[in-house]
Amino acid sequence: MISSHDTIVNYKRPIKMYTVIDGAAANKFAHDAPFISISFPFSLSLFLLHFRFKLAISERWQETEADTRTESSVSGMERHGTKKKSAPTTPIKGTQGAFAPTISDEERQKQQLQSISASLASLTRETGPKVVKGDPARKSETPKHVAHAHEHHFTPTISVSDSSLKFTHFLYNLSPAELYEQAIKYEKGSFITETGALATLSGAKTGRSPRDKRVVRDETTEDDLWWGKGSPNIEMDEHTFMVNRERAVDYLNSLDKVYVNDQFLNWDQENRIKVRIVSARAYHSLFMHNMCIRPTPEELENFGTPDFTIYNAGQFPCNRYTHYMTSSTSIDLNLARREMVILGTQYAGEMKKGLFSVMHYLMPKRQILSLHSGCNMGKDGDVALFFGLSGTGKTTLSTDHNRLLIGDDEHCWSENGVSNIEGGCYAKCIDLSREKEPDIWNAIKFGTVLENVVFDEHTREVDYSDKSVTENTRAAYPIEYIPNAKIPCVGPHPKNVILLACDAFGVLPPVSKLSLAQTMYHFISGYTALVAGTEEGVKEPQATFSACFGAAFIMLHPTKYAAMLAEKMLKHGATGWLVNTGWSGGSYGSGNRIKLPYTRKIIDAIHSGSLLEANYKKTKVFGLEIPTEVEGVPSEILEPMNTWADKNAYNATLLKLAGLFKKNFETFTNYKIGKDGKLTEEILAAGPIF
Ligand SMILES: Nc1ncnc2c1ncn2[C@@H]1O[C@H](COP(=O)(O)OP(=O)(O)O)[C@@H](O)[C@H]1O
Ligand SMILES: C=C(OP(=O)(O)O)C(=O)O
Ligand SMILES: [Ca+2]
Ligand SMILES: [Mn+2]
Repeated sequence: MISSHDTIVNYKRPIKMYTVIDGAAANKFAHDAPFISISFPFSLSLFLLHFRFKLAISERWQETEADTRTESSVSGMERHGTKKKSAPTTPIKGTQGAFAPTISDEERQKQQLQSISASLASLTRETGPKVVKGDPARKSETPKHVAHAHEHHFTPTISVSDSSLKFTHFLYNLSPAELYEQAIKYEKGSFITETGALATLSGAKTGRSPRDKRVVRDETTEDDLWWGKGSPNIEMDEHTFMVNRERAVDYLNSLDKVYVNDQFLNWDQENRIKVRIVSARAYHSLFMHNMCIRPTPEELENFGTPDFTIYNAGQFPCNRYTHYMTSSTSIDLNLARREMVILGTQYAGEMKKGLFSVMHYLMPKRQILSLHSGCNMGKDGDVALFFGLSGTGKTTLSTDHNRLLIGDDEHCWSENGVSNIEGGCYAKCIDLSREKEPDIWNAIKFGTVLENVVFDEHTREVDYSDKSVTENTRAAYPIEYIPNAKIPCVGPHPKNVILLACDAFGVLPPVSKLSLAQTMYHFISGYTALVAGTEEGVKEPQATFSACFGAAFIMLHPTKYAAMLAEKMLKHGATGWLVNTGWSGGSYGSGNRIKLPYTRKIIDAIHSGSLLEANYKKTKVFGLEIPTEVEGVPSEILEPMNTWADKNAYNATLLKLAGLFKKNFETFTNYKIGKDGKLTEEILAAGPIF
């Protein structure tokens, strides 16, 4: 067996020389920075919480492009240390709406070139680079007249440098087939697997790097965003952002060619966001082609100015001597400029989750709740949300052959119902089996990106059990690769809200019905516990608390999202459930993970409504309502204590976990802000009592 990586070294004699950065990086973050702070006047009855926060940035997102492009501030940036805000170069003056279907092809092409050039503008030169569409390897694609016309338009005026004397070739919204050819020809470690997927390697980083994420703190984000202990928003200043942006743009412009994707986020047409991704690897372009919503040819013609731009210069490190940098990786978000810069990591998930952070900022300002959840719908229109941290089952359980898939990871809940933010799914594929997860298995075909998997050198058959590159092996495919995808990916208001926890302590029941207060308690807690690692002898599970089941992505205080969720659940009469997809019969080491078919039966009973009708009893300590029977599931496993041979060990473990919950929640109770500044008794009482 070889991984794509081995073949870089020696195809015949594979040598593993990978630095494995495990996927647990994300979880680790939550340990390092336990989440805090709750703060809203939480009376469940008067739950029309009114959080108003400043609109300064969101207003900017709606304003016309014209005033965002004053060039004068560029020189402001050159005077180091000035607080003056730089003007975004991404949006281009007057292109909004200018791509009217009536304009000539020539004019449209010219505008496209201008737009791409503006995106790639270096800030030490007033104009963007000279850009030309097409692969530099195919000379015929750079006809002289195009170059001339273009050159004429962008005569460099100041600081002529070598990079401004060359053309930046860009490959615009290539098709999967074209991207395959690019990857295979130019990117080491890219191969076609037996089923036609593109196997590729993400380099040294095989998971996200939450501690390397930075958010520009300026006058507006200062007040809007959640800062300080527990917050995922680690600050950087505007100037440092520009330093990194310049580094990324200069790197990208120094290349023979860059890939440009213009796509959409959010299937809710009214709240659709236009994104541009500039990247250096065909792998990244194909990944985003799959993960974002793909424009039709007509939509692309009228694309105009992107609302947000990612500069992915992941192969190139950030400079550790730059202020705020603590490693050679930096993922930088600037909401005012509507830009994200990626340096020093090629893990594609950074792009997808980076955009998710942006949505977690933009949508709540429009009174729309952004959700780190999977979502599916029954034939009768009953919608379920699946919240949970990485590895708890959002993708697996929302991909259900008997239901329509709305999305596996990122959604919005507005007045009109739910909408998927993305156009694709990103499934974990460690130990993937055709039998247990047929729809995901079958989606791994031509067009799908397979990250960091190991496969047979000759047959190109993938070994899904191989963790030698990483345990976080992934498949990214367009959502329509799932046969029962709901296109467009929207649905009515959810009926069930399922909180998934992979409890490696083995004490949470496989399923419990939650009151609204309990739902809020567990949503704010955001608990999961996975095993610490795959090494021998690691017996102790690690508890992780990540507010809103996605603390790494939220931008506002967790209570803002929690409040909106409670309001919506109350209004639409949704029922909350806690489902343990983790251990049973003992903690990790002695018990076993609950069988996926049993979890599916539990989920089926939630969807059908039959579980609502079941008989319930209340558990000690956590006070959870557990059903006495679920069709297709052995009744004795429904109460965890039954499955533990050692009852004392069970009780001790239960109390231990309850203690961890309590400790995590303390920071919320101590937090004092808002009008009356206190948690209501209801939510506190909804936690463990012992
Ligand atoms: N009982 C279970 N419920 C859900 N997933 C399970 C269960 N047992 C094992 N698994 C595995 O756990 C993983 C869940 O990962 P995934 O669905 O990708 O999580 P998420 O989308 O929340 O990150 C999958 O590899 C799945 O096969
Ligand atoms: C891609 C991710 O999502 P998940 O693990 O929740 O599927 C991630 O968290 O990096
Ligand atoms: Ca996720
Ligand atoms: Mn997932």
